[in-house]
Amino acid sequence: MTSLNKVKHVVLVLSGKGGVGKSSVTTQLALSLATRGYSVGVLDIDLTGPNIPRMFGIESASVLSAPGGWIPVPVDGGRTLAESGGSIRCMSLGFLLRDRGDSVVWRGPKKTAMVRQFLTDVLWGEMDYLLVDTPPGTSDEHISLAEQLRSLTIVDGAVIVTTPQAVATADVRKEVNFCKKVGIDILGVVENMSGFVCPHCSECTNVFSSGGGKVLAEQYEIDFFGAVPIDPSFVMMIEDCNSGGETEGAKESLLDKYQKNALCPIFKEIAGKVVAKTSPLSQ
Ligand SMILES: Nc1ncnc2c1ncn2[C@@H]1O[C@H](COP(=O)(O)OP(=O)(O)OP(=O)(O)O)[C@@H](O)[C@H]1O
Ligand code: SF4
Repeated sequence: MTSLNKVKHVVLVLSGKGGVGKSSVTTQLALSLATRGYSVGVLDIDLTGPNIPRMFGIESASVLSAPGGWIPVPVDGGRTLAESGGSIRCMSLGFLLRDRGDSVVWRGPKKTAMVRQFLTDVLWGEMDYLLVDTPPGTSDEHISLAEQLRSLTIVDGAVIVTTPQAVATADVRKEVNFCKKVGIDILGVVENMSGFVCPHCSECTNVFSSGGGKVLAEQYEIDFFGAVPIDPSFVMMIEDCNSGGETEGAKESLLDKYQKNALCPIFKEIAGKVVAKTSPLSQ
């Protein structure tokens, strides 16, 4: 019996290299699944840069301990979306670091032990989806992580995040091979930072060549989940959430705010594809 026993679906979010927007994609996938009525957990095991608390505006939250393990931190103070009934809870090393500016430079065994503790000692309870934000790359550490996770639960599959520039490199190929090697299905590919949404007129301009993610998905016979443009209003929304609730906007819940964001409809579709791939009968 592990703390993951009552979690219906486990989805990994992977990227071949850092900074492609893996944490942003994890965050928006969680928000979109919650707006569809699912209870969602986000496990941030990117120990070198645990961004998830900031993404959800819960950086100053403390993790409480109970006899069986850690209690994940609720987003929006545990408020569920009135209409959908969805909710989000998070666990990240970021909550446990005293100085949030610290980058964690732990070596092999200590890192492995921490990841294992994160996988076994968090009291998720009943949950529809657990999204796991992994460190970027495909090192031995990742193989060990995938093996640990698979020994504890059934992993539905992985969402691979890339950018228009990265699709031209070997990064995504490495990620596809990694999934094959560790026996994790690829649910689909998301091409992030594909174009730029003008903050003035909301027009989307393709700054780099577009369509690479789709071509790549066809080449590897994997599903293309969608192209997500760079939207400065998404970054502003996150900053607003972390501003301590002083501005008028910060009083609104993150879930409510996100529903007004230009990226929300794109991620609702992506979330729909994840749901279809993980529970085809529910569609
Ligand atoms: N589509 C987008 N529109 C606007 N900003 C974005 C988008 N995607 C990512 N960002 C921003 O780019 C920065 C890097 O994104 P993020 O932290 O999600 O990347 P990552 O791949 O998880 O990075 P790391 O490798 O450090 O874990 C963040 O400030 C994030 O808010
Ligand atoms: S997209 Fe339109 S509003 Fe935005 S910068 Fe270009 S011309 Fe100006």
